[in-house]
Amino acid sequence: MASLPFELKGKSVYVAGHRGMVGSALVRRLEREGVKLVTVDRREVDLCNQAAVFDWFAKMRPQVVFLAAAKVGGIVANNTLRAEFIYDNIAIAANVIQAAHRSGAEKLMFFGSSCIYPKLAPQPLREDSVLTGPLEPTNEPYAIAKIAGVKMAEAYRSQYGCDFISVMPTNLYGPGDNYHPELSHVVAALIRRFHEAKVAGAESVVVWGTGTPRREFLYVDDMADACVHLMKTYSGAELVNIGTGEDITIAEFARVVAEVVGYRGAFSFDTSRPDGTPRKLLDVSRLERLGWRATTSLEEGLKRAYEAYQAGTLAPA
Ligand SMILES: NC(=O)C1=CN([C@@H]2O[C@H](COP(=O)(O)OP(=O)(O)OC[C@H]3O[C@@H](n4cnc5c(N)ncnc54)[C@H](OP(=O)(O)O)[C@@H]3O)[C@@H](O)[C@H]2O)C=CC1
Ligand SMILES: C[C@H]1O[C@H](OP(=O)(O)OP(=O)(O)OC[C@H]2O[C@@H](n3cnc4c(=O)[nH]c(N)nc43)[C@H](O)[C@@H]2O)[C@@H](O)[C@@H](O)C1=O
Repeated sequence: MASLPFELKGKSVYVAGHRGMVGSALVRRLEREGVKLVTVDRREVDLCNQAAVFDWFAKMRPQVVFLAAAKVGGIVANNTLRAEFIYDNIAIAANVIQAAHRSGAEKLMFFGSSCIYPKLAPQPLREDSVLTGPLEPTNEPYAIAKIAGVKMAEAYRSQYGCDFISVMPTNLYGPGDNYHPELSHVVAALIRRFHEAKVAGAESVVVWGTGTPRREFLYVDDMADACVHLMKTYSGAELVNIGTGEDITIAEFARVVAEVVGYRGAFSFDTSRPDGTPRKLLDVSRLERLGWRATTSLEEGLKRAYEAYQAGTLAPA
């Protein structure tokens, strides 16, 4: 078990999922750490393919692993692609955690999600509330897969002494997000929908659900900074929530996005769409005791996310 602070400088660091929103933010953040960054494209190594993962790890033997790769999506993606979400995310967790152990990785960070907590657990959500009640049905397959990953990291620490840690991020947004109209999370979905409505001069825009659920939103570059901080300063079996400690109703959030995008029209609520869990505010006291807190405000983060979206949509296809 490495001592703390854990030194990243000069180490081979593998970011699994390096092209994704979190993975690409980790790559940006690690640039100033003096690491030997290791990545591999999905077409070369499908992390659901155990033999390919084992062979690659035996060859590359990364010293540090950020396991950000996963099948990820918003509430409708989770609720419709249920088999894909449970299979892919269990397979990725099992293959990479086992391969990291077999190849002697010094440290690994597993990425859970705030949706692993029970639907009606007391808020703000404490790390020790995991498995204390029924999950939110719309993302239960994904949550079960994430809980399995968390329990694997814990078990490998217990049996083999692996320094594998797990973090529980809240809802994330920022550059590199998934803007698919049906499969995305709420932040990317509303940025795109309000932008398109502004450009088209639409008089009204649809927001899903009742607008009453509350969500917490963390800008992805803050998330990456928190992950690097925890990789250096934390070692233990307990989960660590990563969030801002503040939440907002979806209706209020939609008004903030409309303001940032410059959409001046009305919006209506499509209650045929699922609300999901009523609230998901994380208790971030453990994270603060470990010396980190978020610095990017929701308005500033949304401005940067919108700029990145516009740059992406205006770039040649
Ligand atoms: N976004 C959010 O709000 C939250 C995310 N998280 C967690 O953070 C992590 C990153 O999420 P995020 O960046 O948003 O997701 P993205 O979908 O943006 O990125 C996921 C990455 O995983 C890769 N990937 C998926 N399946 C495979 C596979 N079979 N083999 C190899 N690579 C694969 C994708 O590769 P490719 O691009 O080539 O398809 C992609 O680069 C995940 O573990 C997620 O559960 C937790 C809480 C909230
Ligand atoms: C990070 C977390 O993300 C997922 O959980 P979620 O937070 O419920 O996901 P979401 O961002 O898709 O929705 C948040 C809220 O927003 C409302 N909402 C309004 N309008 C749109 C809309 O246009 N799209 C979407 N997706 N939601 C909308 C929507 O009705 C809901 O009330 C988990 O599956 C899981 O992946 C997970 O861990």
